[in-house]
Amino acid sequence: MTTGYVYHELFGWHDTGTNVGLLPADPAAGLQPFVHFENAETKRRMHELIVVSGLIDRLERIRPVHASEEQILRVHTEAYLERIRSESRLPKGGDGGDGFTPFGQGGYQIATLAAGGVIAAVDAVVSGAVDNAYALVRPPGHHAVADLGMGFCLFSNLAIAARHAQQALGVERIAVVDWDVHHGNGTQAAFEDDPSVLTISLHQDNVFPPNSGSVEERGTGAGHGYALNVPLPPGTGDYGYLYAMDQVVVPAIRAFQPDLVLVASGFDASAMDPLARQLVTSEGYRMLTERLMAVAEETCDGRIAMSHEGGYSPVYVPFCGLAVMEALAGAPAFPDPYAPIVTGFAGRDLQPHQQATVDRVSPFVADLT
Ligand SMILES: O=C(CCC1CCCC1)NO
Ligand SMILES: [Zn+2]
Repeated sequence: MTTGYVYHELFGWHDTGTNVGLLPADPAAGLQPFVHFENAETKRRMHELIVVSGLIDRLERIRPVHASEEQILRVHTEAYLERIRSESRLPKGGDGGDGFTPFGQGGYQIATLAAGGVIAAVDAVVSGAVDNAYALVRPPGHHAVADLGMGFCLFSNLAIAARHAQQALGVERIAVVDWDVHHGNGTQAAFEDDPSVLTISLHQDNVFPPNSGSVEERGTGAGHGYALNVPLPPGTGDYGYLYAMDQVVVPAIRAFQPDLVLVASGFDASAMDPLARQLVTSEGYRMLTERLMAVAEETCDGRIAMSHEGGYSPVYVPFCGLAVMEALAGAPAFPDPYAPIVTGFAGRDLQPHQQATVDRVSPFVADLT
């Protein structure tokens, strides 16, 4: 198995400041300055574990290039692109627009490199240079919509790469799986009315964005039925996610018969994440990846490209990310030293209320053609 890998040191220079990701420092309110939740550490530590574990020697390194304006404008508006580019020229940078998504001077260039990194991964997979690929990019993208950056996301990296695959590479049908713990609203919106792209989001129910990602959100117009949402209850662990994968994701991909599978790969559903309350372990992420690889092999010669999204535990994201990369590369598992801790959290098994949520969505698979 040949696995492509995108990472660039510049992703670590995306400056999200010290407003703790959500709340600016405010002594009167008792708010102390601290590093933003979406900071370089988790991604840099994941990269370093990939190197130190030796997995790097089994990967094909792919160089990211900056996404062009034309590529970005397939998803975003001209006005939005121009605003980000102009704020990026300011000494203190700017914000995607929701006040939670700061960037420093030069942030536009880093964000175009992130989108370009996912494009490079897709190019390598579609050309057959590699069987599958992982783009460890920053800033993330799955919340960004056409004219607004939000939820730490500036450009919709994966959606931009999907449109590139269709319009530049001739790929027709694309299945997107989003296992970041937050709803992939931006990716869903980009393809809302388009039946050529199936979007499937597994997320913790209503954690972010607010009132987003309900079971009833299924796409609009010609795209109705081509968006699936599984809003899992808090406390869902490995086998709840696996049940969603087996009952919804795999059957939907099998019915949709894509030419390419893309994954919005966040690790904030992990048992040690500060921004959500799920219980997925590194072993859970490995199993999810293996299931996806099997149905991708069955439908589109195993073509999978993954785009890094959220994940905020500096100690556990590295081991979750390594497990996914090992599965993609068919490499042996590097032991997860946190396994005794996280499996001790209980809640790993499928629970009836989690099963009930998934069972509300699985009938929608029959509507896919
Ligand atoms: O990881 C993320 C960012 C979520 C935060 C954005 C503001 C509050 C929660 N999205 O996938
Ligand atoms: Zn997230």
